[in-house]
Amino acid sequence: MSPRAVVVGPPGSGKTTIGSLLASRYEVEFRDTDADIEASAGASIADIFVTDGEPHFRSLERAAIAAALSSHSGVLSLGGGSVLDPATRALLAAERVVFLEVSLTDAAKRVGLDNSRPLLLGNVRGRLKQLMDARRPLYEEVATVVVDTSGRTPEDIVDEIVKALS
Ligand SMILES: Nc1ncnc2c1ncn2[C@@H]1O[C@H](COP(=O)(O)OP(=O)(O)O)[C@@H](O)[C@H]1O
Ligand SMILES: O=C(O)C1=C[C@@H](OP(=O)(O)O)[C@@H](O)[C@H](O)C1
Ligand SMILES: [Mg+2]
Repeated sequence: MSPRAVVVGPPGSGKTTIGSLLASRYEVEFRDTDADIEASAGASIADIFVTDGEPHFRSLERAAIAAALSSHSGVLSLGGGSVLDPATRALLAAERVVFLEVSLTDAAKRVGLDNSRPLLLGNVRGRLKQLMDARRPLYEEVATVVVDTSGRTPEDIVDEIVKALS
């Protein structure tokens, strides 16, 4: 079993929001691996980072993605750092992957003062730029379609994804 679509991109690109709307449009179930990780760990992502550190989070993330790819047939949104793992990128090579692009300005506005993303704490714009620059080639490597979300409404973005995947 494979998801109908897998959504990747940097924090603030709208993976969780757009993935959920896309699932409603297709009338399929939505899953987000960050929510899966929080449910099975019984702790928030922020707490997992503080208590166990990023390497532990990444290993939970790798396992959550592998499990979801083999069991979920709806739309699946991943966390922004999921593409850092080579084994995950290898699994994604067989999937329909939507890369949501976003400008630094829009991403920074969208994540705002939300402190649930531990990697962005302290200097949101600077950390986002660093992550986006380093990960861009990895998102591009796994993408089947690339959709720019900057300055666009979620509905408009979902329309483009549906067209691109049809
Ligand atoms: N196209 C968009 N335009 C404006 N705001 C958006 C858009 N997509 C998402 N958002 C908002 O940006 C914030 C982050 O979105 P989210 O879906 O959590 O991103 P991600 O999962 O990629 O980090 C949320 O508050 C969401 O409502
Ligand atoms: O970019 C990252 O490394 C992360 C992004 C987050 O997900 P979103 O991209 O949905 O915010 C979450 O998985 C965790 O805080 C780490
Ligand atoms: Mg998300």
